[in-house]
Amino acid sequence: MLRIEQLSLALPYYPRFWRRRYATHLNQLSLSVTAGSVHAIVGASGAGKSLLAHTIMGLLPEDARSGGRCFFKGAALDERRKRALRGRELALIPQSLSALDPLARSQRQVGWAARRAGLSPAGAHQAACQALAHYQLDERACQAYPHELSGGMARRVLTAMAQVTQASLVIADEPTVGLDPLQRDRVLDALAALARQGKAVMLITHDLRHALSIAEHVTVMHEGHCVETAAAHMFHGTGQALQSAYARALWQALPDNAFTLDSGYMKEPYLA
Ligand SMILES: Nc1ncnc2c1ncn2[C@@H]1O[C@H](COP(=O)(O)OP(=O)(O)OP(=O)(O)O)[C@@H](O)[C@H]1O
Repeated sequence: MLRIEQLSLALPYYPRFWRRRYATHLNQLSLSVTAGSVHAIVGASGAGKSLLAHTIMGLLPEDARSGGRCFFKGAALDERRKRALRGRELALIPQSLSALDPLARSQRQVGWAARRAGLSPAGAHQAACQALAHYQLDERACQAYPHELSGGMARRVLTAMAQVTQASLVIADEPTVGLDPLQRDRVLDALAALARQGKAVMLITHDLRHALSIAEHVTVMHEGHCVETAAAHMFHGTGQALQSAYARALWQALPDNAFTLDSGYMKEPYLA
């Protein structure tokens, strides 16, 4: 469904206000997300996970410099096609809650997402009500403005917006942050259900445990590099099946893994 080849990205920064330099944030990254599966992207804060999502969606600043190639459903995914497919075939559950329109009630925003996906006004209203109910948002939350919602409620509204788009590729950027365990499981179940319906789901998360609970494949990122892509079943035992020391370290760092970390692991040349 989605194939990324040798993706690189550099963004400008200004060491002096008149001087522009570029910093590389994604480096020769390749991965594929197949229809009917969940592909997780894990890595530390600042690894470039959200930038990867924004690159796929075509949401980069105009002065960004990117390289490499992206294919969606077999055809090249250039900036023009990204714009045309965004909100229809490509959906993003953004990490930032500020993606919600501060002047629109929850139900209206989810309805807009459904309308953009091509539903009739009545169909969009029905789809919005169903999606919001699915995430246990009651009438008060449906009629609330973003500033009247808790962080977890706002995140569920964003998830409902992605759900009503009927997109073939859903990218969920930290969709479970700020959710209680029940709501978190509900969101993860909903993403797994989207995959069962044949959609390609990219789950971006800090939490390897959440990733492994629903993903078939996991890509581990570190400082803009793809360190390793492994099938979820490779994360077992001591992690001996994993190729990179960094992926092994993430696995071994899970609290209920009874491993003591080898203090030397971070010094290994895991990016080689
Ligand atoms: N618009 C931007 N302009 C310049 N640099 C940016 C921009 N957005 C992100 N960055 C930088 O790119 C790097 C990767 O950021 P990104 O948000 O993709 O990380 P992340 O892996 O998603 O982290 P987190 O898990 O904390 O969300 C960071 O160093 C960040 O400062």
